[in-house]
Amino acid sequence: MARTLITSAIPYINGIKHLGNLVGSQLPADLYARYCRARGHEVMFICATDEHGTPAELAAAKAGKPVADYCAEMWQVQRDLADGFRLSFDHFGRSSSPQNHALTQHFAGKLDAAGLIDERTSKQVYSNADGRFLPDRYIEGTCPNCGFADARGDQCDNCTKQLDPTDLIEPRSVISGSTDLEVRETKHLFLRQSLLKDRLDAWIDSQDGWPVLTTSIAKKWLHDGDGLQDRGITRDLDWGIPVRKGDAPWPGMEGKVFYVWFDAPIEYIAATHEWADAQGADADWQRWWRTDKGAENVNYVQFMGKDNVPFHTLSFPATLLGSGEPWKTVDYLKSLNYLNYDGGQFSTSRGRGVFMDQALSLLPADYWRWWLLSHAPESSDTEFTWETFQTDVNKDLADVLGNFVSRVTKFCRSKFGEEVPAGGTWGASETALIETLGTRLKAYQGFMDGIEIRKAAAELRAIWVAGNEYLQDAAPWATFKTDPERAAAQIRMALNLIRFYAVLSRPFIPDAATAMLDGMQADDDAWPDDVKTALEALQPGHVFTVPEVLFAKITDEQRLEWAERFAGQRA
Ligand SMILES: Nc1ncnc2c1ncn2[C@@H]1O[C@H](COP(=O)(O)OP(=O)(O)OP(=O)(O)O)[C@@H](O)[C@H]1O
Ligand SMILES: [Zn+2]
Repeated sequence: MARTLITSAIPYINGIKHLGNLVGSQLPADLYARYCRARGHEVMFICATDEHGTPAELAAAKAGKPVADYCAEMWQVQRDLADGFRLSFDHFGRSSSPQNHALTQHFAGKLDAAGLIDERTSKQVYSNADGRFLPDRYIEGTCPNCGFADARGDQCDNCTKQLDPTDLIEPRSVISGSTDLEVRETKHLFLRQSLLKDRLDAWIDSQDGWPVLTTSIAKKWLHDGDGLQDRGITRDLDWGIPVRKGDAPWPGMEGKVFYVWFDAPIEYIAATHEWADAQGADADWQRWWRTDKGAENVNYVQFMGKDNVPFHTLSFPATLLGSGEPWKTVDYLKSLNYLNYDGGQFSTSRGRGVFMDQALSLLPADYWRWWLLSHAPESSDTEFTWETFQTDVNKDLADVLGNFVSRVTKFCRSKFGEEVPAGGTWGASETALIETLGTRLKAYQGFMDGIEIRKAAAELRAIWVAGNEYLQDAAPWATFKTDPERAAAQIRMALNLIRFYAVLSRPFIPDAATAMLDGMQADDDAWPDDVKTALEALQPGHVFTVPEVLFAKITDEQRLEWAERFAGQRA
């Protein structure tokens, strides 16, 4: 059996994610996971929250909560929203888990033993009042460039100039407001990525058919300017994974934690470990991750937005390869461009766009899933507008798919009752339909196998349309008047198409697919090998019920109201 490991970029903990985040990582990963399961693969689908670092500390402080409590609460919020969108993770972990602590410390120890870690001294701002070093974002002051009073230590939000904390006029601590700051020396660990440059370059060259977006970003970081740079992997923070060498202390690094970028991707592995621990004794996480323990035949696919590509093509592989241990590395890295919102960017910090909780309060998950996936920003950035959302959802889901299901089941109920009618035989038009669907099914599978999401959605839509056209030509409501047997054969085909559509559409619109299968009372939801056989699954006499309306149309009033409501910032 094929074994597929799928990871989605792990969402940062400091707030509810927007539709851009969703379509940039978790949603396409879920589509692929559902498809692979439907094709009979053994799947491990992993996601988690990314919990460490300064922004989490700041968000917790703003919420007036201890950071550990804040993260636990936000994990639950994100978990519930993931359920709401039907994201079918096998495990949704937390980067703050004990498993990730242990693994991150383990990797640091191995990298150190391999000579890939350097200790370097640098200067950083220390706050006497707070008794701690302050990361750049914890320092504010007046911008030397434009005079803006609340410029941050890393950048002025007013004139966008990149700054160093020492550039600020009258710098103060964000925590206490204290101006009693001084520059002190501090020691940090660096991962010597530059030593791994050629190995990483060769590793990337050995990959087959990766998206151009993925390889071009990786190559740029490898070769532009002075080439791949070493990277700091530790911070002077309280919240994070304490710096240790495996399970031994790291002399001189007391009180420091690993930098969030270092421990976040390791959480993919740790989350699988969390999964195994939650399953009980028989579950084995190593057969997914260690090529000496069963992972050599695993196909590992990652999903992420473009800004995460450098970490996943360079830094995380540097950790895995540099450890000298046989860890599984990614086989296919699916990167996505950005989804923009109505003429600008989605932004968590500015509350711009539609967020996951808000979306679900407007419409069920399938509407969003279909629109987002069928417009996935694959070859370029794309834009969400309420007009296209309304038009496409109404056309594809309500007019084509929903209408088909409703017409066929209601017509059958009124003329033949709620069972698949007997009588009549299929003729030339059915043969032609089966042939068309056979060709389209192959294309659909090809695009899904290749994770070409928009093309797969277009093919699925074409499969729905083919059924509609068949029904339109067959016109059983007219045939019935002169040749009821022929109409019975046509309706038998159409009812079987509903089951067939449900199976094929499930990765995109799982709730509607379940409603269709339930309506058809179909036990057989196996992926079709052969179209003709699949369209004979529901035999004469098989009982069904007419499903509720699958998709209501979005009205102009709704569209206008929503566009207006989401025009500003989130309160
Ligand atoms: N507008 C967008 N369109 C598509 N993907 C996005 C977009 N913004 C972020 N992503 C992706 O979403 C995933 C989760 O991102 P994360 O939680 O780290 O938020 P982020 O990148 O800080 O986004 P933001 O700055 O909007 O909060 C990442 O893979 C990231 O690349
Ligand atoms: Zn400025």
